[in-house]
Amino acid sequence: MSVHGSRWADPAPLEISRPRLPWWTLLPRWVKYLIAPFVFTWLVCWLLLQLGRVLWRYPLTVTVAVLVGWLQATAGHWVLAFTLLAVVLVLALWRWRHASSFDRFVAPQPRTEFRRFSVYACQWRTVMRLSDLVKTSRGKEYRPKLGWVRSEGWRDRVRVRMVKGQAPEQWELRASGLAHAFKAKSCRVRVRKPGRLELDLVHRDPLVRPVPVPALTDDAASVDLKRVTVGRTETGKPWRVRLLGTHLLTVGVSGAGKGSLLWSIVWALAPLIRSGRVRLAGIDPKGGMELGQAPEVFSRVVFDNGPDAVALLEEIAATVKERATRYRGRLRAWTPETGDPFILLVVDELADVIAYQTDKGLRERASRAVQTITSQGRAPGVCVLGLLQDPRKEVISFRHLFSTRIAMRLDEKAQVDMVLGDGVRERGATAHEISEHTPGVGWAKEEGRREPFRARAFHVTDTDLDELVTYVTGVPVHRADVLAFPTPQDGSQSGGVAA
Ligand SMILES: Nc1ncnc2c1ncn2[C@@H]1O[C@H](COP(=O)(O)OP(=O)(O)OP(=O)(O)O)[C@@H](O)[C@H]1O
Repeated sequence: MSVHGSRWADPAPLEISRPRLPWWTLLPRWVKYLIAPFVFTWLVCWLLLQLGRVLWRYPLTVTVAVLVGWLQATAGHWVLAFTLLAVVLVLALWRWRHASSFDRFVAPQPRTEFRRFSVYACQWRTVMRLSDLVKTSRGKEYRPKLGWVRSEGWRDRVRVRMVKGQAPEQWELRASGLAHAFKAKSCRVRVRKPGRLELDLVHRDPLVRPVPVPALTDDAASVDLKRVTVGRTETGKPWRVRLLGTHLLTVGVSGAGKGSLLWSIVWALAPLIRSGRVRLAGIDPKGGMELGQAPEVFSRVVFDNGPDAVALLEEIAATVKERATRYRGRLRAWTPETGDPFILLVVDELADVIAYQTDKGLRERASRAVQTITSQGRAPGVCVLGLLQDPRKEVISFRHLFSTRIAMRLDEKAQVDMVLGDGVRERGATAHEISEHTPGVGWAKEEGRREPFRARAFHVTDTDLDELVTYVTGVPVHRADVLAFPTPQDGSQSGGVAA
């Protein structure tokens, strides 16, 4: 268009976008009337579902809120105040008089509901976005769903439904960030079923206190070689290891508490050792520093890594072969009914026998014998318990022959993978982070079980070992008393004279 011959230009073009109305407002009125009942029903169902979800997730909060409202409405605020005071007093008394049952029956539910709301529900969206665990497609955000939560005091178990297309490994990579975001010490990722995970957000270590050994039992029938109790897991359950049909490798730095696992096993087997149904053989290249504490419970024990140790290994390897020949066609595996004792071979500092031995001939013979026993000994009733400090391949190339592996405190991350297998550290088995103040704590990985677990072996003291020897041999043990160094009578500072 032109005004007085010139072209007209709009001085201020409208730059706002047209308001977008929801599509249903454009429907004809009669269609709206037609679909209104369906929309209303859907809305009611949705509201009921939301209400159900709140009830399901916060049953205690909802119940208390309803009761408080009802009391207030029917009996007035004085009755309400007195009732609340009475409930608080009863609970406080319960907590004071019987903390363990209070912690078991009362505390978990309110704690769970409080933490679910204040820690997880409130921050879930933000944490998921900042941790890169949401996905966006065609402008729509797909977020992992927060499911069931259970707060157990020392850890929170949080179930998660992953976004489609996500893998547990993505969560494992972000575990440390999630732990920090939710103010936990560590976060472990477990796969529950396809698409579903469970996060363990750990706040404190339930294994800080040593676990005392249980009383020795006279009932040999109660000892099951498939479930020998050697300590407690972090969930408070007994730590049971399988000896029949498996071999155990325990790796840890010096002072990690490997000895406590060894003695916990011997302690649990004591009734069978006494009755002769289990026979212990031991090799301790440290000159008896470990097995020399109770040599009486072993039927054969060698305190070096020389020819005697190799001869013992070869003898047991020959027994394995002989039993296998004898059982062939008759039995698939050892049972007590065979009349043969179950043999537990304990090798402390396994590396000294199969790797650090300077005599090449002895080293190779020892290594061959141990490999024979570990590869063929399961069925004929022979189990090897190997204790080791260095898990490198150059030291032990046949780690895979030990189907139960326990990583106690280790120096390096890489060693965790060497002991427990690839990927187990990412699932939370951080053996390199075990505190030096908790000897006896370790991560165990059993064959056929995807998830590792953390546990602490019993603390077997010198007095317990004396009791063990007395129990097995029937002869009371008297350790030499350690006398205090005599103090000078005249109060002089000069050194004493050796007696
Ligand atoms: N389960 C346990 N609970 C409490 N204390 C423990 C436990 N196990 C071991 N300890 C303590 O830790 C210290 C080291 O334990 P231990 O000698 O068994 O370690 P280790 O791994 O066998 O070391 P090394 O390889 O040098 O023999 C000991 O003083 C012991 O009393």
